[in-house]
Amino acid sequence: MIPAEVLYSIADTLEARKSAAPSSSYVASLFNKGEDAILKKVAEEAAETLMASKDGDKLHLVREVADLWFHSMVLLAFHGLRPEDVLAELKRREGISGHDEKASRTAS
Ligand SMILES: N=c1c2ncn([C@@H]3O[C@H](COP(=O)(O)OP(=O)(O)OP(=O)(O)O)[C@@H](O)[C@H]3O)c2ncn1[C@@H]1O[C@H](COP(=O)(O)O)[C@@H](O)[C@H]1O
Repeated sequence: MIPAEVLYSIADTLEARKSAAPSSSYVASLFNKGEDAILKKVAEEAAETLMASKDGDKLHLVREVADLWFHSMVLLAFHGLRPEDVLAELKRREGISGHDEKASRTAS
């Protein structure tokens, strides 16, 4: 099993890239371009994920989802957030049926 620590290690690298020269690193260049450039990459990777799914090519899909996760992590880092924040939210939701959760929102 690949440990979740890989996400923490990438997040540490992303944090370090905030003070790196844009010419030295892809991530530093994205931080330097700012939020709109990061959001554009997230949207592009989401669209490419959709196309890979429709292709039915599993390796292609895995690679596009990796791109999507990676750029989502860059977005989280831009906002001072870490993968642990998302994992904590998923953990909080664990075992709560999506149907039940929606019903509790619409009951009031
Ligand atoms: N996981 C990744 C990762 N996944 C994807 N990418 C890059 O994301 C970019 C965008 O992907 P695209 O498919 O859109 O390719 P592209 O057309 O070349 O990109 P654009 O010109 O459109 O921006 C590519 O340059 C990929 O190499 C990544 N770049 C970096 N990482 C991680 O981030 C770390 C720091 O990277 P640097 O900041 O570059 O040192 C690395 O050690 C890795 O762990």
